[in-house]
Amino acid sequence: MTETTTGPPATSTVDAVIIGAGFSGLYMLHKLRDEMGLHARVFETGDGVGGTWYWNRYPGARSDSDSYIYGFTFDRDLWESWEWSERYPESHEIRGYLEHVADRFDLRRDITFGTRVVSATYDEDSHWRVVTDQGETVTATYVISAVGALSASNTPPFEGIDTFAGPTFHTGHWPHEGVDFTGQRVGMIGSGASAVQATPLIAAQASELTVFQRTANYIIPANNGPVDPQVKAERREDWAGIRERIQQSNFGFELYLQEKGAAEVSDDEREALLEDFWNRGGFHIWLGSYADIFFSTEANDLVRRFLDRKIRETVHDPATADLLVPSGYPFGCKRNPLDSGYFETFNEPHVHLVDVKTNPIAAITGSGLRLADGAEFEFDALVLATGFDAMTGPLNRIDIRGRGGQLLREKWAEGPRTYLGLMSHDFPNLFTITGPQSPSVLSNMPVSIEQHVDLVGRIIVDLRERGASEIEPTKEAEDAWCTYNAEIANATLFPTADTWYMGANIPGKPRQFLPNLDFVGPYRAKCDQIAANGWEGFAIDGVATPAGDHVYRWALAS
Ligand SMILES: Cc1cc2nc3c(=O)[nH]c(=O)nc-3n(C[C@H](O)[C@H](O)[C@H](O)COP(=O)(O)OP(=O)(O)OC[C@H]3O[C@@H](n4cnc5c(N)ncnc54)[C@H](O)[C@@H]3O)c2cc1C
Repeated sequence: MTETTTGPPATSTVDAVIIGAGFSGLYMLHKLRDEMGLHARVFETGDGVGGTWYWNRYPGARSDSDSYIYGFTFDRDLWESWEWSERYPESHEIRGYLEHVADRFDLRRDITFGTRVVSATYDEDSHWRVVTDQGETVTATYVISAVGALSASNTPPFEGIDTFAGPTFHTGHWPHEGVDFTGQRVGMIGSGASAVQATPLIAAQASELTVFQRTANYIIPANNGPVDPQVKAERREDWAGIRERIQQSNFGFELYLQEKGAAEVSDDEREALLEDFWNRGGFHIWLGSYADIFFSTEANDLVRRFLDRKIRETVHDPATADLLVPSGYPFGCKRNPLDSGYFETFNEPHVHLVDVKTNPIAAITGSGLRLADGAEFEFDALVLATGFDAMTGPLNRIDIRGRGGQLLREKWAEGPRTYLGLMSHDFPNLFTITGPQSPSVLSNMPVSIEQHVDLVGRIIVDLRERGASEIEPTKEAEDAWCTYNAEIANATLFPTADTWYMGANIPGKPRQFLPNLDFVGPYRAKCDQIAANGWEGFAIDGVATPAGDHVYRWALAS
């Protein structure tokens, strides 16, 4: 659907510019405009609302978060006004939900679609100058990045990438009219969460599907389907309880790690729990089983063995199963895809798996691709399921200049530097919703988004009540937050895996664990205390409040 926009003036002044119209941008606009009475404008590259769900329309694209918690909880009437059709909503249904949100709060009138923000420059008079690719300049007191953590799609720099004669589709930029692969030979590069969702459906149409896999994944059944009407009704009633529980939880789900570790229970007990969780589907094994899998290789191996066995029980060809069984990294330290028949698809005679870790892709050719050993593959269509330049990518693609003309991406050349993942020193009044070094992608994201939007709202209310012009983190607080984030990540197994959490999927990207590991509930409590103590770690109009030790204390360690 193409949204209509009214023609904007070439230059204007507003209180706030918001970049992006997904979950984050929509709620931020509602908060600033409808709850706080500010003049805010949103710029969005796409032609409609939805963010992730505007762009990701590949076959099988859906949330891996359960539908009842994959939405806003800030408004009970909104909660009750929407009914999801399945356990996990498909992309078009989430897009429909966000269109419903935009309609309900009349948000579109302040969103300019089809417009990319190309630069945001801080002028020393406490204002930002925001320039779009349509030639418009807007001056704003606050700039709020709602650009998403997974919105900068990654196309690896394969030699010959532009030479393929057939159509090439990136899962993150799927054509709105859909693609019919009937009777076609399809090559798909990548085997992460998007590929896992798309493979069974593309295989159902294609005459041949060849998946080129660099890294095998631990994949757990989604167990999708309709939700019992009784359960739905109970959830509808339990708005306050669910909201409270997911806000206080570790990951924004109603999932809770077991009291005992995998290595502390008997084999029978562990086997029974894992089998139960496997059958329930979803993130139970990842985010609701044993905490020690994130710290101990021995404990992790106990769960890995269970998952390895499941793959071998499902995949008939032992050589293919060997390739599909992950090795070399711990379970849980890479985004856990959920599947609906992914492994089973490789039992079909027209579906092939090719390992490109040991024999990498040398070049894309006019008719397909060539591997390092010279093997050639021919296709009619090529699918790039090659993921995203996560977390820092969307911000680094904008020329964001803070004090003294400093470019944010230059400041972040060795990795992001933030305080709370929300602000960066020398970039006053610039807020990054679900930014790097916040829990963000390690959570059910609408919960983290609501928390950040509410926090930004509180900060701005407070600034205005004080008659203050600007806020930024102190350098000391930022340095300490960066050190703290690295330390807690290094206490876990996460850094041992080559993942997009570590920036490892992008050549040249600094290797640094990008999200924060405080987890949703403790991070929220920390932010609340920082606010209650007069914005510890921030300077307001140059007056700093030092951050107490509690800011750098890890709840998980206690
Ligand atoms: C395939 C996929 C599956 C996912 N599944 C889950 C899941 O199961 N659970 C979960 O919690 N999360 C999931 N996510 C993460 C998902 O991104 C978030 O849940 C949520 O949609 C993020 O909302 P957002 O508004 O912060 O960002 P986005 O939805 O990414 O929206 C950002 C918007 O900003 C726009 N933008 C970026 N840069 C600019 C610019 N310079 N100028 C103008 N506009 C710009 C983009 O066009 C985009 O529309 C998934 C992500 C993907 C890609």
